[in-house]
Amino acid sequence: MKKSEIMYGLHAVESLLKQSPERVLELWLLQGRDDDRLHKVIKLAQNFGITLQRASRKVLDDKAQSHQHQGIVVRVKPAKALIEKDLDILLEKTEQPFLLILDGVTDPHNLGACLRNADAAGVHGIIIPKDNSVSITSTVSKVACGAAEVVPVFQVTNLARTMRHIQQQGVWILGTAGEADSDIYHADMKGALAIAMGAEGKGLRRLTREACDSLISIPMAGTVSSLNVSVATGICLFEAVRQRQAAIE
Ligand SMILES: C[S@@+](CC[C@H](N)C(=O)[O-])C[C@H]1O[C@@H](n2cnc3c(N)ncnc32)[C@H](O)[C@@H]1O
Repeated sequence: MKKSEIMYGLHAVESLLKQSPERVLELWLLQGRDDDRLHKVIKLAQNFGITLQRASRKVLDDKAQSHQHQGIVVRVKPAKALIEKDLDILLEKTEQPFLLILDGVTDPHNLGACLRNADAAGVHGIIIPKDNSVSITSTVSKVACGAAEVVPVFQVTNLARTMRHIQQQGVWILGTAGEADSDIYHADMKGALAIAMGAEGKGLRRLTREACDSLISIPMAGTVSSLNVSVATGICLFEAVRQRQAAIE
């Protein structure tokens, strides 16, 4: 495990400072940048006694390995990785778990966008395979706009086995695939639920697909055969939110 990693971007750093300020080792701000959005973050950092260092754009670009840092870069202790036993704890304490399974998403922008959607939809946790998947990199955190610091991401060794395990705990798993006969508007998404999304190129792997209780599709009216995985995730999650809210009203 790395001793430290880099994160950047206003939302991501603000969320980090709110959730886990103890992880911050160093914080650099762009020389000359001084506005309200940055002030909020500066105040938070100062409240936790974090020393602020000013640096040139070139230094920040180099540290972030990106131009997308919005004038703020931090070096942090890596977050504790969440694994199968942490998922068990979540299931024990959550009455109607609402989970997202991402079967091997490899593009950090897609994972970041899925995290952002998951946070907005009130998902309790995301399950990803340890291998064949991008992990929470600085790009993922930046794109997730703060969601990577709040939505628990469980990295599991054997995804199909974990799916069977959560099914035994009463979680119904809906896999998503464009060719499924049933569509999201006719699926029951209330109760303990996990929605499984496939990877960018190949979709759900065979074993993941077989481990699902049922497969559902998003109806496609046009000529393209599939949606981007993060867009499809947002659509499925918010249909579930709609049904779950209707059930309690
Ligand atoms: C880019 S698609 C993968 C396309 C892949 N060629 C396939 O055949 O599944 C990535 C993921 O987004 C979701 N997705 C995209 N379009 C969908 C649709 N129309 N219905 C259901 N899920 C969809 C699925 O989870 C899919 O595995």
